[in-house]
Amino acid sequence: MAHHYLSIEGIGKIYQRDRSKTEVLRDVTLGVEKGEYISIIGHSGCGKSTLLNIVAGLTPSSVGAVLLDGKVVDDPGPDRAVVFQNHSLLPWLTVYENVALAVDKLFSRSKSREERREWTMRNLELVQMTHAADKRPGEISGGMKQRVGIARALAMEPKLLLLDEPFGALDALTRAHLQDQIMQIHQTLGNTVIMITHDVDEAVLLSDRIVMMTNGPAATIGDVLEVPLERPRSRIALASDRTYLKCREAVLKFLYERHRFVEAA
Ligand SMILES: Nc1ncnc2c1ncn2[C@@H]1O[C@H](COP(=O)(O)OP(=O)(O)OP(=O)(O)O)[C@@H](O)[C@H]1O
Repeated sequence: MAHHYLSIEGIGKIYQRDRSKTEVLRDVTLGVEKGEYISIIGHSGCGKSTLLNIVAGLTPSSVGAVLLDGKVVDDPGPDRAVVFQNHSLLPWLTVYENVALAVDKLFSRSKSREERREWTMRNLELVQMTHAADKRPGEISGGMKQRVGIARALAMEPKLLLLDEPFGALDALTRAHLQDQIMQIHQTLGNTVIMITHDVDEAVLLSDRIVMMTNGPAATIGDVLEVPLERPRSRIALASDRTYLKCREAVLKFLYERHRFVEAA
């Protein structure tokens, strides 16, 4: 078997309540290399979050295994940082303290107090949030909260960054700005990223590969599209790029022709 940085091997998930069973995922297999940016796209309810949560170790799979850097994933751990759509900052702490909390917890032995302070600020700088370090979540915008969530995840230096529709709740302009920032960060740090999105343009712009899920129940990977666009990428230049448009068309065809959404009766 080929070795990948992240191996998702034959994952299946059945949710069971009382006597009723729902098979959400069936035989999901994917290898991800270090530094790759992967998007997962598929219709609502097909099981994308379930898959991400299994990789995060937050939900157990029913069958199959996940291996990260040769180690079996069976519980949550700091090597996999998750950013959810609804920012999960602690409202009573400042922006700085929200990031510092994770940094102090993870690096209390390996970094001095001053190093931890610098590391916290460095990660806030990455998302351009140092100016609001002393503000509380209630005093900043949704996009800013999401940036702090991303800073907190990056500060953990995870092997894998898991993004569950991180820009889903934002307006189009804020969303574009954050996409550009995440591209820049990925370019600088070379993180391995798995991101769920509903946005075809976002998937093509950011990803090395796009994983397209079939409709549930028993959803699986229907196709994987390579995005052979050079980096750094510019959304303006790509708007008329033939390769970009071809990738976009391939994803749209998958979603709206081959796996059209069928509303459950
Ligand atoms: N804890 C649970 N118990 C039972 N069923 C669940 C549970 N969590 C999710 N499901 C079901 O599993 C299916 C997949 O849900 P999931 O949230 O993974 O899909 P999704 O593709 O991420 O959806 P969306 O794009 O709308 O966020 C849905 O039918 C959902 O109702």
